Amino acid sequence: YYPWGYDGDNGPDQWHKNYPIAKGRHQSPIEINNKEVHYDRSLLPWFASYDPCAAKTILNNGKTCRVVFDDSFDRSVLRGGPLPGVYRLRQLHFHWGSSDDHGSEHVVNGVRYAGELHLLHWNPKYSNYLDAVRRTDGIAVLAIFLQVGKTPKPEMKRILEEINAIKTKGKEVPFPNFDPSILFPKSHDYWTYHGSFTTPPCEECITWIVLREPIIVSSDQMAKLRSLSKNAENEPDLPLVDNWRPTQPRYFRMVSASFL
Ligand SMILES: C[C@@H](CNC(=O)c1ccc(S(N)(=O)=O)cc1)Cn1ccc2ccccc21
Ligand SMILES: [Zn+2]
Repeated sequence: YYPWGYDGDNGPDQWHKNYPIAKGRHQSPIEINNKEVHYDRSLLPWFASYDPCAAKTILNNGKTCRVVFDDSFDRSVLRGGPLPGVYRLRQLHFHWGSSDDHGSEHVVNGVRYAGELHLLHWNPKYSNYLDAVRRTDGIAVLAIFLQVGKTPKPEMKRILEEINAIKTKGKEVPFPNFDPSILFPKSHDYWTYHGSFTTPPCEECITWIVLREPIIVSSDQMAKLRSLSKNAENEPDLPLVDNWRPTQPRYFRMVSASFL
């Protein structure tokens, strides 16, 4: 397992040296441009049915803030949309910038958002998560943009209240009784395409479902995420910011839209 990061010598442009798939033809994130998107009226709406009691802990792994869920059975699942069946919710995490004008991974018609929330689900037809990671239909990630605005979504408060308890890398605290679908925007309109993890090992196993409507967060809430550190407790303080991968070439992939 090789160390990787977001800056300097182990940044995104170097990942391919230890993770050759990073230079593959189905990498994420990508630019989503209206002119190149194909409206697919056969796309179904997607549905999330999450059990709030499946939420377990919230942690800082030095790369992001992650909430972990019990995925030992079909307890919290995503279905419909482009998916062939149910996919189990395993974790959610965020990507953000060093200021409000950037931080998202996907870019829509040239617009970078302040951040991006990823809800990661895996296909239970495979025996476990790491097996699903090696399959093109193994993983489904629901991506939701974070846009800075005046009337922030109160539901984000619960996650951000825990930030102080997981300030440094390796910190993990209980995070019980949380249904992440309260974070969803009103509209379920989405784009979908086949891509990869946006971090090493960059496996091309993801059906991306990117929501068109961002959720509104406050500048203070983004600052809260930026107060996380990527170092461990007894190390010099290094702010955990700009944990986003630049957009990758789309090559011959079609991005489908569920809306006109
Ligand atoms: C899947 C990795 C762990 N990474 C992830 O689970 C993961 C999840 C979501 C995203 S995103 N941002 O695309 O939603 C990215 C990464 C474990 N793992 C398995 C093999 C392996 C080899 C080297 C390093 C780590 C390895
Ligand atoms: Zn992510």
